[in-house]
Amino acid sequence: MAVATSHVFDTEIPHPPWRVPVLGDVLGMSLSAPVQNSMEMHRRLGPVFERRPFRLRFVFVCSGELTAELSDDRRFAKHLAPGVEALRSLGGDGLFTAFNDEPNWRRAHELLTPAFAQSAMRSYHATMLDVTADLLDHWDRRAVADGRVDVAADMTKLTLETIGRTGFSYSFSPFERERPHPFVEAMVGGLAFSQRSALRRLPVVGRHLFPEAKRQYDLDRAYLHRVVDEVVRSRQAAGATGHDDLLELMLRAARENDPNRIDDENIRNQVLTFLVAGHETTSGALSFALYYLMRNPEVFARARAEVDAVWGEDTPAFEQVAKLRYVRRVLDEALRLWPTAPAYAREARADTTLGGRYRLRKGDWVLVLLPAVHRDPEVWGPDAETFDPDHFLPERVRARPGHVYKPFGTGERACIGRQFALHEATLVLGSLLRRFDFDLDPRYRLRIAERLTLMPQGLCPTVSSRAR
Ligand code: HEM
Repeated sequence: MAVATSHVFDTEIPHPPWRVPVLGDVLGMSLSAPVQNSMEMHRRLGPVFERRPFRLRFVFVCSGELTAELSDDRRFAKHLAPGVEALRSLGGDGLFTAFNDEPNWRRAHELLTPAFAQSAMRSYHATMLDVTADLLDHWDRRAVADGRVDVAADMTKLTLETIGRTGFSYSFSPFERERPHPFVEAMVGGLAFSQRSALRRLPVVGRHLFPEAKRQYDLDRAYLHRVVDEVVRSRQAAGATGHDDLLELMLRAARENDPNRIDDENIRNQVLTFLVAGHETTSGALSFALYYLMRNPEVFARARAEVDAVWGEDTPAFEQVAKLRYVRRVLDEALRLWPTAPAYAREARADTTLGGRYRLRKGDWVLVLLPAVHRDPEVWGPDAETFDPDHFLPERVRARPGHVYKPFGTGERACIGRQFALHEATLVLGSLLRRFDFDLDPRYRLRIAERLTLMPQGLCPTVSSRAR
């Protein structure tokens, strides 16, 4: 069983003190906040530690130095951690959940990479502007009502709509709804269930755990597949449509017998993958960035001054987005403290020793716990826990060792949507800074919801039109 196999290491690794027979380290584990709970464990146990719920075994790596070593693609490769592997029942051999040796990964990677190159972002810019305008209109309306906005919910609406429209020319009409689109609810349910489902892989008892949640998950999954199949079918029926989106790229490759063409089932897997991978993480990044902007008035003022200087009153052109260097540093810093895809797994390609100390056999794997790695004082210094966009000043970036900042993963299997996310998020942050003043209750304390991704919870400031 892949989960438990990590016999990892002959070396003794620290583990929580309350290990008991059968249950292992279950006591003290959190199902609802495993990342924050593991960060707490890291503070007690150090840069490498293990947790063994029942017979499963997770080894966590929390240091910059070991993360850099794990980034060597000649020695290590992506491993599908249990929570990600569970997502295969949604995304199958789509890019995110494909095993390294599945042929469809290489084909889809070759086919889709050009659509995510920096140059391709130009073709998405107009749609991103349109969706951002929808958000601004929505917040304008909120501002003249009671002003209260739910940041995470609205950022999620925005990012899902952006990937829906740029990827598949499909609109969820998010800002016209009171409740989330059923597609969103099904997706969120699926993600939350996957996070728990590592435990369902336990021998004998596993598949009997969470029966209600499993039933709901099966319903959600069937619904998600139905919606995607409908989108694809209606496009196929229309033939060559002149659409210039990811779906068209995949369908055209099939029509034209491209060597990297992918079949209908894989197209469905990719569509679902992009809808899921392409929105939660960006939405979280935007939400954390807004939280830190609201909490740091000087940073806010500096970011806003940059937007005014670079954009003025105009609709930003494509090239003007990347010119918001300080806003980008705000995002980089938010993703440092709270990387919204908070962990990824690496497996040894052959027997090897990590950090000159931990012996791994071929196939053994470890989890890189990013919020801990990104706060390693050896790398970030004594103010590692402090939000400061100047951590990303070019000279400070140059002075740091490579491969210690990994919010988008690493190597061949790193995030294909990185440029997409950064262009979108910078554009949206710039637009919000220019248009609104924010008032966040000083009593608000950052709380973080976990469902494979991280998201601020209950972040509901009041927005008003910017005072001039
Ligand atoms: C701030 C936003 C984002 C963050 C933090 C993020 C993070 C990540 C990370 C850490 C991985 C590697 C996971 C692993 O090694 O297991 C990944 C992979 C991936 N991401 Fe993102 N992502 C973001 C936005 C996006 C967007 C906007 C898209 C699509 C439009 C996207 C699509 C993907 C895909 C398809 C993969 C799998 C790539 C492969 O294995 O070939 N992501 N992402």
